[in-house]
Amino acid sequence: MAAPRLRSITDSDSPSLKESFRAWKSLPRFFREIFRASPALFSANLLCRLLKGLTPVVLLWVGKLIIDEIVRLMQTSGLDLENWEAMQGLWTYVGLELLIALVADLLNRAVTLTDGLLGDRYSNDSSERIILKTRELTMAQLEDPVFYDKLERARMETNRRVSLMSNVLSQVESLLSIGSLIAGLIYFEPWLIVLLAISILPAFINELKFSSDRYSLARSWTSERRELDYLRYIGANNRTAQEVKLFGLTDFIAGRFRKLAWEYYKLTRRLAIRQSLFGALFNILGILAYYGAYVLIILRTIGGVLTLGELTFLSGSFNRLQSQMQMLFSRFTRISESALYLQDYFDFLDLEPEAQGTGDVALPDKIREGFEFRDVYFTYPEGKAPVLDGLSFKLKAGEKMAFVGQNGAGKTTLIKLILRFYEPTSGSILLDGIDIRRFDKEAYRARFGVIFQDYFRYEFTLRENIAVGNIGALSEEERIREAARKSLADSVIAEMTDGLDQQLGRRFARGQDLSGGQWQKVALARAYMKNADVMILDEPTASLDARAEYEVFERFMALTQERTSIIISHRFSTVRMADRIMVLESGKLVSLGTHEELMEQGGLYADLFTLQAAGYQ
Ligand SMILES: Nc1ncnc2c1ncn2[C@@H]1O[C@H](COP(=O)(O)OP(=O)(O)OP(=O)(O)O)[C@@H](O)[C@H]1O
Repeated sequence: MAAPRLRSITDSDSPSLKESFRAWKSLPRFFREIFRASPALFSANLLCRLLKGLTPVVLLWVGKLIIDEIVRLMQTSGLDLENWEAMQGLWTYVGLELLIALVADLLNRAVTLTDGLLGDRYSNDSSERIILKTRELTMAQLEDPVFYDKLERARMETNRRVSLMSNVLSQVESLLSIGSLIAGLIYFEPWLIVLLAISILPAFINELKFSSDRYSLARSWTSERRELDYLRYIGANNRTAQEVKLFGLTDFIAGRFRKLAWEYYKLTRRLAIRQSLFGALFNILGILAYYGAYVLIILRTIGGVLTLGELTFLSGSFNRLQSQMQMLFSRFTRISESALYLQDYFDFLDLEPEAQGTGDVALPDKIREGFEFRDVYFTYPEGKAPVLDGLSFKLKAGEKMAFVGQNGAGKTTLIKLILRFYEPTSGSILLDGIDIRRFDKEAYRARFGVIFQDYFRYEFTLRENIAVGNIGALSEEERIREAARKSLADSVIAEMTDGLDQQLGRRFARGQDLSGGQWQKVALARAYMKNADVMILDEPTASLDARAEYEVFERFMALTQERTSIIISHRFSTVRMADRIMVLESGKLVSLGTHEELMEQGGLYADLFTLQAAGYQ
């Protein structure tokens, strides 16, 4: 069966020529960012470029002076090397040209150097800005594919932004060169300007049109290109190698990659061929115009209107101007193209974080009553059916509650709502009688110690992997060790050659990978990194062996005696230790009570418990 094509999720409208120009509006903001990255480097770069921009006309001018001087000498005193006085002017001009050539070379190097350094600084700054911006966005925004595309484009196009920077700066330099060369043409032979325009304009319009075509193609294929990246990743990667080899997936992945890549290639090829054909056509026009100009200059020289020096100056200037303008225009289209990507970057930075509550009420210093869910409904932004379906219950301060239910019942979603990753679609969640939306989000979240079901395995050191639970305490070794003791991760530390400083994962040198259970103990330690008011453990023992699981819970119960806590687990031996158990089915509360009460009631809990208990006999 053929691999299904991913639906393209980006805007279907392709950017028009007008849009290409509109994108230029973001350039001033872009340059403000670059300037801020390093005012000194930016100013030095601009100054060097401006000076460099003047060198072509100055060099041509000095060349003209040299030739005119030679002609003058030939007509008067003759070219007598011994006659220093007569030759002095000529040698001065030659010396001057040499000096200018040397300075031009130095300026060139200075520009390359400052370009590179400034580019690095800016790229670092903008990457950091993207990371910081991501913090402001809600989970709903981050999970939305259109938002994700914006993030992806903002992140992936960092290099493009750096080349945009040097392109725009080169443009400023070129404009100065062109302005000064044109001044020379106008001074001697204004008609040449008309020929210049004829030789250049069609090629420019051609470039512009194709650039917006290229961009709209790349853009409308964003999700497919992402799929290509993904296939490249899973096809050649140490993490997937095991399954790929075992299941013999290579041909499947390579085939799917080939098919999609070929489709994309066909589209870009068509565009590239059309662009070169038109480009060649317009180039012929340019060559004809150049020779027209050349003939005009020769005729004027023969007619005695121009000197020989002026002939070389003008033909040199025309030639230079033509190539400079061609570069100016092709850079212009490259800038328009990159400016459209720049727009994506600023769009991402300007994303309005969704309303995140008012933050107008101070958090209680201690939880007194607990949490209350009042008729909470919740549907995921992209989802159709409600995942939580009219939930009402109370979690009392200091109580340990377990959530039980089959896969997909909504247990983790409930946690996400308590942690305010999502807002209820309707209904409300109260803490000590106050809607949790009214608390400052960060301060509110800081009260929780959490281990997620899909906790992340950071390829950092073991110390950092535990400290992420309270990163402010990274330097507090004793606290980290204490958290590790509580979660049984101390045994993991003991096994590592570098102890707490052991690099984890396989990506970096000296990295050591852990077993699933070891990772889980490390992740669990994060929840103990602060003296949290509320502890939430979402399947914290799924990868642990039976003895470790028992110990983890025993400790957990002892350590959190006075604390409110929520445990999600599919193991009923664990669940029964909770004060009360809430049974969820398809987002609805089925029953809530102690283990004994629920067993007595019969129903889903008693069924599941008995089923599992039977399995152990
Ligand atoms: N980010 C999301 N976007 C859309 N739907 C989601 C998202 N996360 C979960 N769901 C859906 O919500 C439902 C409940 O998922 P949830 O993770 O809360 O279940 P759970 O009870 O924790 O299940 P499990 O025992 O398997 O962990 C599922 O049908 C799932 O497909």
